[in-house]
Amino acid sequence: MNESNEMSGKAGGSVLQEVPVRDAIGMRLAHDLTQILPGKFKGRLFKKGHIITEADIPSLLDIGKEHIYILELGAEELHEDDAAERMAQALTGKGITTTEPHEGKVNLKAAELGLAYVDETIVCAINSIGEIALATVKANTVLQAGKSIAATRVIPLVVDKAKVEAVERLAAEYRAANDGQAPLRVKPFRKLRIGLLTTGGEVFSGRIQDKFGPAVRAKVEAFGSEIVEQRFAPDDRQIIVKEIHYLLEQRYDMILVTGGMSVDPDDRTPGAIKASGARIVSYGTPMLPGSMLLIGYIGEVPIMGLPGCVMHDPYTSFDVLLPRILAGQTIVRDDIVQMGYGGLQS
Ligand SMILES: Nc1nc2c(c(=O)[nH]1)N[C@H]1C(S)=C(S)[C@@H](COP(=O)(O)OP(=O)(O)OC[C@H]3O[C@@H](n4cnc5c(N)ncnc54)[C@H](O)[C@@H]3O)O[C@H]1N2
Ligand code: MOO
Repeated sequence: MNESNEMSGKAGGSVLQEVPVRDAIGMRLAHDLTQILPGKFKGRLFKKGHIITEADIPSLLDIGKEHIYILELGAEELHEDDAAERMAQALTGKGITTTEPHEGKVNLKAAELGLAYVDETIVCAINSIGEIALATVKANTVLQAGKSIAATRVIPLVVDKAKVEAVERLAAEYRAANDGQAPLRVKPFRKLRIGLLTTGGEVFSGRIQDKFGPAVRAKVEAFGSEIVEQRFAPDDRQIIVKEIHYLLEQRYDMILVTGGMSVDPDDRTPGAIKASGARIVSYGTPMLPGSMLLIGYIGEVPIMGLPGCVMHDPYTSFDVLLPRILAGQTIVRDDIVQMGYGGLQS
């Protein structure tokens, strides 16, 4: 197929000439060239703008390039690298660093550990434009520093400027409607001081060793927060209520209660949390593991009842809700309802 003929007739006016590699010495590459050696290397072999020398010819032939493109852009067009860069700049917000364009792609990365804010509607609107791609993580994903929240890419080598301008317009509209906030952001976690109450007669009496404390502590500390105090209570509703009130009086930012969350008659935790004055957002969460989790608020203080699985499963409903609370979100009933779709982990 002679792509040069096809491309040079494009309405945008770019001229894309196909030149046999052996005749291309001294000419400038129109785009990054990628080498893939399965299992060993995938990356840029030559950079856009590189001037081809005689010594390059064997390498070019090795990656299957018998022809290269010489490009003159039309006035209404953008090179893939410039388009990817402009889209990234339009979308990026707080907590994100952007990479240099590379093989027509720009990566948007978390500057530090935080929660991904991604507007699904704008992602779909942008990807419906065609010939451009915006790939993101899902909203509320936890990102370690340096992990990507999104990448922008242009599919052809040259794209109509109007498509990138449409992205810029969508991003500007989003900012106007959202107090100037960008459609993509990474929010760092607040460092909360947390009070933990572990219920269960078998733990309280010393029959078995507490396994909840270390597990919850590790999960909380991974986000930079702290379990300041852990208390223990038997399966007695009044004592559990009293201990919750004690933790409230210490003015902890969040209260976590473990054990006694299911259906046995001596499972007292949900009733005790309610009796302590909590406004229950949900008892029961449509996610497995973690279905018996309870979340509510006493005044502004979030309180959660954590079921047994939090002790041993690495990813439960607690691991979904904890980072959202640490990022400053107030959890409402609809957040819980939406966890069921995709919520089956085991
Ligand atoms: N018939 C039903 N059975 C269960 C249901 C249900 O809906 N119907 N739900 C299941 C789910 S889901 C969970 S999770 C578990 C347990 O939930 P609980 O929060 O009530 O856990 P406990 O009954 O208090 O304890 C279960 C198990 O874990 C041990 N445990 C508790 N606390 C500690 C601790 N701090 N350190 C070490 N070990 C602890 C406890 O001794 C029990 O062996 O219920 C399912 N069953
Ligand atoms: O609340 Mo259960 O923990 O779904 O395993």
